[in-house]
Amino acid sequence: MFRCSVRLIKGLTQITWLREQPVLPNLLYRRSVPAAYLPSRALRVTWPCAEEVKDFSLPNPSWSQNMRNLYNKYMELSQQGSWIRLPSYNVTATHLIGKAEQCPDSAKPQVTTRLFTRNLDVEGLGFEYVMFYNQAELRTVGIFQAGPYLEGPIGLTHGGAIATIVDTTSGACAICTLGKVKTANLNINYRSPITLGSTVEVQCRVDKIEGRKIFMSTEIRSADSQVLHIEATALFIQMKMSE
Ligand SMILES: CCCCCCCC/C=C\CCCCCCCC(=O)SCCNC(=O)CCNC(=O)[C@H](O)C(C)(C)COP(=O)(O)OP(=O)(O)OC[C@H]1O[C@@H](n2cnc3c(N)ncnc32)[C@H](O)[C@@H]1OP(=O)(O)O
Repeated sequence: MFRCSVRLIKGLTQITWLREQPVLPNLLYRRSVPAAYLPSRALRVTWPCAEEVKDFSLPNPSWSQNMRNLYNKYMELSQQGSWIRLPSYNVTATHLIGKAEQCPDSAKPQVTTRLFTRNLDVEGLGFEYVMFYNQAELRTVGIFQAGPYLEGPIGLTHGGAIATIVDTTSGACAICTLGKVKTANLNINYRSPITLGSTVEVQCRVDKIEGRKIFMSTEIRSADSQVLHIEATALFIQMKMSE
């Protein structure tokens, strides 16, 4: 139990400093976002309610060297303060608590639901990814390794799996910028296929914010940046106060 707790604490050191900020919403929302658009409830980063909560965005043995290299690059940038690694759990409610100050029973992971991208128990078969957020630039980077269970055409990644990663990475950027959102629109141009097993870099940025609407654009490139795989845009709508 002690070792488990140590691991969790280490995994969450990236976000611990969030707790130390005087006003969390000010940290999470860029100054240019008008206050009227911000939810009254603070978006909270959760730390373990249950000791066995696992952070899926930490390296595991299935990660390729390319995946590790990109991870190390953004971890170094995180240490300089420009990026923050986003923890990743297999239940949505574990990421966000909107209603209570303390970790209530209702926010504890429910065994009956699983986050779609984290629904396999064996490492490396499905979505392997880690995301980083840059608050100053309103950008996220996702490092994504497509596992063999994401097959579409023979040997290539399914377009729906790619759409999921675009939705997830740009959605995370929208959430970190504006609070809880839903996807209203997703447009994807598939420029070149992503080979199963390969590692790609997903670059998302906020284009503009209009009221509750946040417009995002995304590019996916090969790990060496030489090949353009995907260009996409997305519209997310900030959830209403009552939701
Ligand atoms: C440090 C912090 C750490 C945080 C850690 C974060 C870690 C992140 C963790 C994990 C990341 C996971 C990320 C996942 C992301 C995935 C998200 C999903 O998959 S969501 C499921 C799929 N989407 C749906 O099911 C929506 C279904 N549709 C609806 O519910 C509604 O239609 C909705 C919400 C989209 C809009 O409904 P309304 O009633 O709230 O709002 P109305 O008034 O209709 O629209 C508001 C404005 O938006 C425009 N609008 C709405 N839909 C539009 C559309 N499709 N195209 C263009 N404009 C649209 C409207 O014209 C209106 O614009 P005008 O204000 O008048 O200018």
